[in-house]
Amino acid sequence: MLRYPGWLLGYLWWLLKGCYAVARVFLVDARVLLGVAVKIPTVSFSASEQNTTALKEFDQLLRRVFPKIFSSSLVQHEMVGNYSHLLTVPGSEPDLEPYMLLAHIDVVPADEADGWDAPPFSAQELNGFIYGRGTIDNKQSVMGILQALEYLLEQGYTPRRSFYIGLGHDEEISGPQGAVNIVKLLKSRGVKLLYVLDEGLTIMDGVVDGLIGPGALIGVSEKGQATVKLSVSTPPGHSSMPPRESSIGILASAVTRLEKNRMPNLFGHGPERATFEHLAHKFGWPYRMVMSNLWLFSSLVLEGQPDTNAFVRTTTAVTMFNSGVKINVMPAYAEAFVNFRIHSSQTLQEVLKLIKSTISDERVKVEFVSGFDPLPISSYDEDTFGYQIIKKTVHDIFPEVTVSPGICVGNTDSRHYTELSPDIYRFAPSWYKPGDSARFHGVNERISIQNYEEIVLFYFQLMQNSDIRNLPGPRT
Ligand SMILES: CCCCCCCC/C=C\CCCCCCCC(=O)N[C@@H](Cc1ccccc1)C(=O)O
Ligand SMILES: [Zn+2]
Ligand SMILES: [Zn+2]
Repeated sequence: MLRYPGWLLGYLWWLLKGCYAVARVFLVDARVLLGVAVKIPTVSFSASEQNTTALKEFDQLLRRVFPKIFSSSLVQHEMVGNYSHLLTVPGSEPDLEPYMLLAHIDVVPADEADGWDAPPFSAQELNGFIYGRGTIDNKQSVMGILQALEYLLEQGYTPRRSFYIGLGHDEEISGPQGAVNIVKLLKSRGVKLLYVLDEGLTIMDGVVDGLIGPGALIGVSEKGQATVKLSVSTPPGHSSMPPRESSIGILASAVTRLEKNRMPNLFGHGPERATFEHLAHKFGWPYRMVMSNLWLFSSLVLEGQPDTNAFVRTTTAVTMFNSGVKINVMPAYAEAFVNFRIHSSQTLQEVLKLIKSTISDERVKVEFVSGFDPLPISSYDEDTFGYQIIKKTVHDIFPEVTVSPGICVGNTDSRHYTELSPDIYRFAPSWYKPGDSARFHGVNERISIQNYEEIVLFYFQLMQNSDIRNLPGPRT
């Protein structure tokens, strides 16, 4: 029998393990990783109802598929608020101000019966797309960021600039345990961040009439919110002798007034003006003429579609309506909840005042439920490190894309980070094409396999691009 010296066997074993690790990271199909993440139903139903079993399973998954990250002596890993993750990657040049990448693990509920082409937690592949809840909101970023870091660690990379990765577990219920506690922890350590990048806007392709070619919108702010409860109380009674107006009818008229009298079109008063100034040269005739007079034509071009309309005004969404107990009993009580997303140029107080004056019916009780002002506008000029590095990275990976600032129409965990950094951006390089607006929190949420690979590359490049000390100076 052949006998090999122990050291040779040891060496061969070490080599085999090394090759396996490299192959596992570099050759493993990126889509498999996203797929396994999507299959875990990390659903946030409400503040009191989260799928904690799935959140624990997700934690185990991350440790299993990213062994370099979780075994590295460089990377510090902490669980925050039980299920959120904070990773600290110290740079070799501690005088460089750190940056932070954010994403979230939780997803909104999904029901196959609503009309999905594939079960929402199956990660089934159809025509080059992975279908499933979380594929664009926001497991593509969770897995993309970690896969990029795993690649870099595999290559023996040590960043020059320190960075943090925050993965929230309750963003879909506004981040009370995850983002809020990560921020508290970082504040207690005296951390200040050069920039923060979270989910948000995307690469728009074909969604704005007349815009030639794709445009990456980097969210430099996000809208505020106001949720109000409207209620009407009337005496109950027999439905055979009804009063002229029921509580339901009075309430229905009030919500109809809110829907019919939309909040004003404020195009030009917020950062959406800069969006179109940056994109103006990409509009073809006759839109170019329209673009140069956008203040006049914004209603024509932008108000027609729900996604572009959300850019120009405070939006009004009646989201809940409850009343009635029996078909022959006049309802004593009716209530509705209305959710407003506040345009950058308005305040919460102004919107609350407008709501009351629009309803203008003393029988309708208007109660403030929750809300906050629009977020501050982060800088997007030539000297702003974060914005310019994100922009450069978009160009590195997507050379054909025009980059412009935008307003994020939804809210993100990053809104809790304002005390840590003035420069907060909301962007993930997912492609957003006609029809895709209905996939966010809707049916048939999906991502193309190619896009997921682009996302991994984007974060891989961003981590390296962020390592420069200063932006290159102006050309002379
Ligand atoms: C040229 C104009 C084009 C405009 C296009 C607009 C395109 C929109 C593209 C992407 C959609 C953005 C989604 C942003 C992420 C939103 C994440 C989210 O859903 N957050 C929740 C958070 C929340 C807040 C408060 C209570 C509960 C949850 C949300 O906003 O509802
Ligand atoms: Zn999200
Ligand atoms: Zn969401």
